[in-house]
Amino acid sequence: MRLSEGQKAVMASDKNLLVIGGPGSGKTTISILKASEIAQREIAPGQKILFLSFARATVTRVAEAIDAEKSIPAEYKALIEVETYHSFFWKILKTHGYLIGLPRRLTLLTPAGEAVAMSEVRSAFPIRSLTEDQKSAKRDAESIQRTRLANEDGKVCFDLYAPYVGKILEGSVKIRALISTRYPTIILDEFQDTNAAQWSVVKALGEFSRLISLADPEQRIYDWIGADPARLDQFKEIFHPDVIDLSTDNHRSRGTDIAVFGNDILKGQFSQSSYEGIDIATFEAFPAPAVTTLITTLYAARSRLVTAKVKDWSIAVLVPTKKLTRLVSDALRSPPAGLNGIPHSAAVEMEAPILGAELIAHLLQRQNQPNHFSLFIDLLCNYFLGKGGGDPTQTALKEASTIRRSYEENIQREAEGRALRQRNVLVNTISVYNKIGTLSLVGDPDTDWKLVRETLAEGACSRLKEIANEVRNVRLLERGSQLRQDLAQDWRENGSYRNALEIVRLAFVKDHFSTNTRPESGVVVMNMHKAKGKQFDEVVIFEGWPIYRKGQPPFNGDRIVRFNSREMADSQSRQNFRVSITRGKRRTTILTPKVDPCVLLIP
Ligand SMILES: Nc1ncnc2c1ncn2[C@@H]1O[C@H](COP(=O)(O)OP(=O)(O)OP(=O)(O)O)[C@@H](O)[C@H]1O
Repeated sequence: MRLSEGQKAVMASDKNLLVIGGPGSGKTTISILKASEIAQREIAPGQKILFLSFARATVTRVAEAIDAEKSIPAEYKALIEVETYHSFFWKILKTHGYLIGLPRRLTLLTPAGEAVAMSEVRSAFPIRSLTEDQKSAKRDAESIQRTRLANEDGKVCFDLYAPYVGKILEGSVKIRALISTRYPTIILDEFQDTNAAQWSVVKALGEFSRLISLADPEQRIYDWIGADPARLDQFKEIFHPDVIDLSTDNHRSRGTDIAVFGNDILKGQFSQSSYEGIDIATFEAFPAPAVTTLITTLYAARSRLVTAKVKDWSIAVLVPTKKLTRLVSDALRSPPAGLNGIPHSAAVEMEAPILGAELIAHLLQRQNQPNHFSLFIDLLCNYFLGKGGGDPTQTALKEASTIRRSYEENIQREAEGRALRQRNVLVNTISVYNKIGTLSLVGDPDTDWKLVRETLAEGACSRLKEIANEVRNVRLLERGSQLRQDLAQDWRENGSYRNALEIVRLAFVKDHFSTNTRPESGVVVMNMHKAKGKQFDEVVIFEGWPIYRKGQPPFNGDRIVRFNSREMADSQSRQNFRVSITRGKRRTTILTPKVDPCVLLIP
């Protein structure tokens, strides 16, 4: 690899660094080369270089990049530790949390667990159209609940990691020094998106460690959760770094105009009449034709990559909302008549699949275990309380309380020796539960899991059917996975799955922090925000379309710009769109409705 002038300047600096550059300008790459150079020259036994990133996906990509960098000897590669902020913070909390009054034993609250734990507080507020007062009261109530969970139960949710770690570091120069002794150089990826709490931590770490920040001010897409345009200046003011700008370089999609087009979207002015590597196509604004256009676009992309013999090719379908992620994933699985389905993975929200998987795990356990049925009801309620994540719907919360009430009524009637009510809402649920009790499991986790899932899917209970469907999105049980091995071992030791629920819960926690997820290949569907820091051979951006209802103005949901309105076409939406466009290495295709094309595409 021939380094650019800017990259050479990075290698030459021995101060704090602020490396600025557009998409694909080589920030991540040069930071790794820099890290290995530091590892070769400056590092003492026991020390490592820490690379901190927001998302696991980036961690995977960086780990791959390190691996691919043939010029770095293996022993130095091992000295670069790549972690997410979450996993790094969690380690500090576990060992030093007691210093700020947290219980000695801490457990982490995953987003699914948090959704369940917060649902009661959230259910006290309306779901939509909150007044400003209600919004602030809701935030306060959530914050009190989070603090209570942490301080009393030792269950810490992600939002508290950065503030608590900040508090620990600010309160103890000893710990600051300890961490810096271990990590004398710390690389901060996507620095433009650091929020206030993370910035406090960075300031504390920078007291004794050398900091290398990588940033693209125009890839700042997290303003809504606290990223601040002033952050880069604050960094310069405190750390007086060498500032190196790689901005004109583009290594990712060299030979195309993808980066140029991304920049033009940012400016709102098109400098060319066509762009190499950018296709814009329209579709008819109805579900079947829209999805058909998407699928045929994907066939074409796939055959281009296969013909070009690209190894481990990847195509990303990027969409503006979670809802559209689902819709697209379902459509690729069962496309309109005549089309072949497209194997893919989808980055759907994981709360529902995880809570559903917990329920299946519990159903793998023998029903003669103590409290088996009551725990089944708890898990079923948890599913409805937590499936909406941070935005539970009133329907789901009501469902949970209906289940709970019916269950209690049943217990009451049983205690009084009365028969269960014929029309009790749990009748079908109980019949499927009983059916599961009659299944013969064989000890092969994959077979048994599928058997339980299919029994739920085919049974008469619509709630359990829904769960069976959700759980399809869980990929922990893949061949050779740790979870499969652990379940198999449980069976070998006990002749049944005695601890399946616990094993599955642990697997999700581990999975959340694991950094050795495989690189994404094949077709993947995800929300545009999730694509940050990633790259794919081809990208297809697909948005929603106006929906017409009699007597109402067209409803324009799921658009790249909210409601596709010119007023909403602000710098955040431009930056977000540019990040998505520039994920493509060879080609980016944009699919937009013919009747009302994306406003950002109109000069
Ligand atoms: N000097 C170089 N010569 C050739 N290829 C390079 C060079 N520097 C980086 N690359 C390649 O270009 C691609 C993009 O680089 P990299 O991921 O480091 O960019 P980035 O600035 O971190 O991008 P983004 O901000 O969009 O995440 C990678 O595939 C990398 O291997």
